[in-house]
Amino acid sequence: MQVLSVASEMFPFIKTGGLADVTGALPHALASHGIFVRSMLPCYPALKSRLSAKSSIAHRYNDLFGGPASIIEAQIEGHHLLLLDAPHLFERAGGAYGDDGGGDWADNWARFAAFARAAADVAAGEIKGWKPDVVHAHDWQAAMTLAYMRYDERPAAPSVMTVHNLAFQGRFPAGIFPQLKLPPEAMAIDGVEYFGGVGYLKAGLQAASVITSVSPTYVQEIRTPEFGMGLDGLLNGRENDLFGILNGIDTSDWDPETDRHLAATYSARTLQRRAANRRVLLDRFQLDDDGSPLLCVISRLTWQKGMDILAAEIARIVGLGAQLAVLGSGDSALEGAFIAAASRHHGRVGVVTGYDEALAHLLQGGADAILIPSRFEPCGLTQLYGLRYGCIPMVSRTGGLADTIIDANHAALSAGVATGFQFNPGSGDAIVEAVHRLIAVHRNRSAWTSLQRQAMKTDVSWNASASEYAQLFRSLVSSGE
Ligand SMILES: Nc1ncnc2c1ncn2[C@@H]1O[C@H](COP(=O)(O)OP(=O)(O)O[C@H]2O[C@H](CO)[C@@H](O)[C@H](O)[C@H]2O)[C@@H](O)[C@H]1O
Repeated sequence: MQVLSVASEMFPFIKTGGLADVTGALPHALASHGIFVRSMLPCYPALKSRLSAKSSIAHRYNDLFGGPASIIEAQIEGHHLLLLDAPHLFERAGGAYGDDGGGDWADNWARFAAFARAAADVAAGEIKGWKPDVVHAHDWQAAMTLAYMRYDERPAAPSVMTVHNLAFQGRFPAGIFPQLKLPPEAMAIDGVEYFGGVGYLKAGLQAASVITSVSPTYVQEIRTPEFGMGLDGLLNGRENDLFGILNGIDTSDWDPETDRHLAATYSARTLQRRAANRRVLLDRFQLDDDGSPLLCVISRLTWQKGMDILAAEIARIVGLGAQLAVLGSGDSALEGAFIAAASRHHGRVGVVTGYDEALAHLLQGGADAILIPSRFEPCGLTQLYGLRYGCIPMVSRTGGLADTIIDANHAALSAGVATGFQFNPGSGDAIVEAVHRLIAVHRNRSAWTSLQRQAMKTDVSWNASASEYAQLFRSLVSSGE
């Protein structure tokens, strides 16, 4: 079976968050289920510089949203890529979605409509010798692919719309509609219209054969007004087509036994070797070397991730005797709050702002625990990396965090099944209480080591979930959706 994956980011080529980890890992995981994936991405400068003589132009446009463009076929690092090369839209300095200052590009509506238009052309068979059986679109940046397919005269393949985060919806003013070159009837409540404007994710959710999101609990949550972000009505209307498939992780890239970013590799049997990684961290984050429990954060510093709640509790956490190492970037006010806390609590709190993949690995390999106090979390990947590295996840009980961590309450600890700590989302007191519980277990070396070993036993691979995607794809093809 042939699948076209459409997404705006993909590890190791371009990554701003968890979406890239998933789109980068899923193709290999699906290969063992007999599913061959081609991944369509915008040809950002980071990708263009990696094209070799072997890449070839598969399709050309004289004018795609204001300039010439082409679809390039390339194989890089074992991935089969289809790259939309549209220099007027994607060849610019800055990030995938905006300039270096963090502002979104004003023409994002055109960039991702063009990308979707081209993906829909691939879906319709415009590339010689290849036509997908299923189209798999990820998040709002790819969602319009399914709208273009829906309003196309050419027959459409069945499609899956995966929501990695319902908070990002791609909403634009109604004035862009004529430039999308969709038929007039598409500007309707069951089409692309959304609260008087155009909604890209909404359009994809409406057009998809089936909808998935990245954990069973989040799929239930987004059907409520509290988490549905205005789309709960639509999602409830499609309840029979809505599935929760938990994310896995790439267990070869994230493997404490072979990780090249670690000062010392280790396994569940050689946990004492983590001490070497911890020493590097203490040095890097300028923390005292006194054996205190070392908590880390690897996150976008945003409201979703509960970082404002955490920032307000730092004095109490430090007061309990823990240390905190924060790696993150995001809201400048939150960055400032963590930097200020580091200078107030010298030797107890350290902060590195920015994005650093290698340091993220080192934190998982050397810190005692990873703190994830999200207000909502579709799946979450850092707790899965934490499980694999024996870096105990401390998570709020929401979305995929609730689905993947077994709380170290008394019963779970004595039964030997606990893998982390859960607490109620949205509460500073709840975070502090969880740190308190963690410190009590951390003091008992054998209980702590058992907790780490149990965490490391959890199957966080893609095995089970890739099989669920494979079944879903096959069911769509066999039902002729
Ligand atoms: N400063 C930094 N330096 C280095 N690495 C950093 C970093 N900040 C974050 N990261 C990395 O970025 C990824 C973030 O993963 P999350 O699961 O938190 O995803 P995110 O919220 O971006 O995406 C959404 O999509 C994913 C995928 O479906 C869902 O798991 C999630 O719940 C949803 O919100 C991890 O690989 C993490 O290590």
